[in-house]
This record gives sequence, structure tokens and C-alpha cells, in this order.
Amino acid sequence: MSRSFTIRVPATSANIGPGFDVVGLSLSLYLTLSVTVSSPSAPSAEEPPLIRYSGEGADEVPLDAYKNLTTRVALYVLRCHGVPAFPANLTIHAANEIPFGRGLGSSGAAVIAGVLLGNELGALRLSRARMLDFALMVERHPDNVTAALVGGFVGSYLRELDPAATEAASVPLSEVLPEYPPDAGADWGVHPPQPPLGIGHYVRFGWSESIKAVAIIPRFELSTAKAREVLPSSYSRKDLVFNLQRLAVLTTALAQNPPDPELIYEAMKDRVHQPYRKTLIPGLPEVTSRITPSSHPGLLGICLSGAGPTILALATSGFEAIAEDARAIFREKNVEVDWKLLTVVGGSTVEP
Ligand SMILES: Nc1ncnc2c1ncn2[C@@H]1O[C@H](COP(=O)(O)OP(=O)(O)OP(=O)(O)O)[C@@H](O)[C@H]1O
Ligand SMILES: N[C@@H](CCO)C(=O)O
Repeated sequence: MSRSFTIRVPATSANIGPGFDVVGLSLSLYLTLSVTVSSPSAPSAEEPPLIRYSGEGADEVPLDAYKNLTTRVALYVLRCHGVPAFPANLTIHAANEIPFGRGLGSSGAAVIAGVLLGNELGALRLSRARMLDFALMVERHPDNVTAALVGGFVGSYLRELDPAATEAASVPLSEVLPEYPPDAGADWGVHPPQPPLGIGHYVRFGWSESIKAVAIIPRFELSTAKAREVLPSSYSRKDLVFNLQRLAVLTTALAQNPPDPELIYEAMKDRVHQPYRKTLIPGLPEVTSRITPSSHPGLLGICLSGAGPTILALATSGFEAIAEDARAIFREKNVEVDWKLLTVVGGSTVEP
């Protein structure tokens, strides 16, 4: 007898302008895993899962379960609960709509899918809060993973940990997710680093149903790691206050009906990450400054999505004009784009 289930995790856009590493929005593109496992099935290191993959990233994603981000995370969760290996006869088909390295939370979705997979395979019954702890051991800023797990427009923070917990949470990623081969005699990690309890905390803000998201997606990848390298390690008080003022207004302004374009356009400006990332994204300052509520009725605000290079425009109408004019501006910089009209959706699901 075999058991099948489906895991569905949404794309996310982090930051929404001033909320760097703080806010995230779940969007209607999905990573879907269709999983089949023999039941009952004992853990087996000799028989790794069979992974099939289609959609975005299919030409670059590793299909080796010890290299693939989702299955590595699932194995980490299992090992932390005393299960040393995947169950035998496990097959996973990943169908992915979330483009890689574009600022739409592909890695966050892969990590959340892995946590949910480990939880299901081990019948662990982890709480949402505990699942978030596991995700935060891998992706160490909470904005994408929290929104991908719980859905909606979400704000989150990482708890200040005591020195022991800080040490536990600071282990190198290679120790959390070793790309270990199933060699005979390999250390199967009887003692993997356990996440401290209650690392991440979140709240869901309101969201006006009238607001949709236009994702303008350049046809090149920018890794989050590279887009974080260009950021300074300290900021002026003026720039921090600029962002804090806007973020405080934005979290409520996006829930109001009807949404106020003047308030939101200004509240989606940022001085903490976007100015530094313009060197990596030709056209970023031009698109965000030339597309405004006066030039494009229906537009509410425009920002970099996550670490980029995607631009996110929030709007109630006029979607095509916003996207096509952004395309024309990017073209002046020799950047080709695709665009999608997305809605804000609920969080991850696991269904039989
Ligand atoms: N479905 C997936 N399965 C396995 N690995 C994935 C999957 N999705 C993403 N990844 C890995 O994550 C990498 C992209 O992560 P990165 O953090 O750079 O970008 P992103 O998550 O798309 O953007 P952002 O964090 O700014 O929203 C890919 O190159 C790939 O290695
Ligand atoms: N807050 C993160 C999101 C990317 O995953 C960043 O902007 O670097």
C-alpha cells in the first residue's frame, strides 16, 4: 500500500519597500510537491528518493536528494527527530511556477516545502511555530519563509536569543544541511544542530482585497547572497527613521478601503536596500521613479521585490499599462522582462 499527499507553497515578495527583512507577502505562484511513499516504509540510506521536477528552474535544480534544497531540509527535520534517512520507495514530483533568483521567494518556498515534507514523512505533527524554527535555521531572514508558511501580508522578527541559543542558531549552513553522500560509514548526523525554540514571531496585517500585484520579472537571475553583499553594515539615523516612518504607515495603509495611492506610494519608498541594489539592476531607479500614481492611475506603490531583480507594483487597476511601461523603461537599459498579474493568497497547504 502506498500513501500520497500534495504540498503547495506560495511565492513571496519580501520587503515591500521599507520593510527590509521584516515584511513579506504571499503571491499566487506555487511550488507543488506530489509525494508518494510506501506505507509502512522503513528509513533507508541505500534507497534515496526519486525526484522528478518540472517548470521553473528545471534545467538547473539538482535531482540528487542529497543536493536538492527541499529534500536536504526534509532530511534535516527528520534527523533532528531521530529518523536517520528518507523512507524507502519515496517519489517526489516538484512542479514549480516560482522563477529562481528573481526576488519571488523561490528558496524560501523550497525550504518551507522541505520542512513540510519532513514533518509529513516523519509524522512529526510539528506546530507552525516549530516549523518556522526549522526554516529559520536554513533561511536566516524571516520575511519570505514566514509569509510562505502562514500566507498573507505578514510582519516578523527574530527573537533575541541567549548566548547558548545564539550559538546553536549560528552553526554554518553546511552543518545544518550537509551535502553528505550516503557513503558506508558516513556520519548520518545522529546529533544534528537542533533549532532553538521560538526563533521567529509574526503577525498578519490586514490586506485590501482590491489590491493586486504586478510582478515585472527581468530575464536574469540575481542571487540573494550577491544582492546582500552590496548592502552597508551601518546606516545613518536619518535613513533608518525614513524607513521606520514609512513602514509604520504602510502596514495599515494596505488594509484600508479604498487604498490611498498618495499615502502608499510614498510609504513604499526605501533607503535601506534599494539604493544600493541599483548597481545590480539596470533600470531600477528609473522604473520606480517614472511610474507613479499620477502617470499611471490605479497604481498604489512600486518597489523592488525581495532582493530583486523583480519589480513589484501594487495597484487596483491599470495593470497592463504599468507593466508595459515598465517593460519599455527596462528595454532602454537592454533588460527584457516578463510580467504577471498576481493576487495575495493564503499560506502553505498539505493535502491527501
Ligand atoms: N524548488 C526548488 N528546489 C530546489 N532548490 C531551489 C528551488 N527553488 C529555489 N531553489 C534554490 O534557491 C536558489 C535561489 O535562491 P535565492 O535566495 O538566490 O533567490 P530567491 O529565493 O528566488 O529570491 P528572494 O529571496 O530575493 O525572494 C536557486 O538558485 C536554487 O539553488
Ligand atoms: N529581505 C531579503 C529578502 C530576500 O530573500 C533581502 O532583501 O535580502
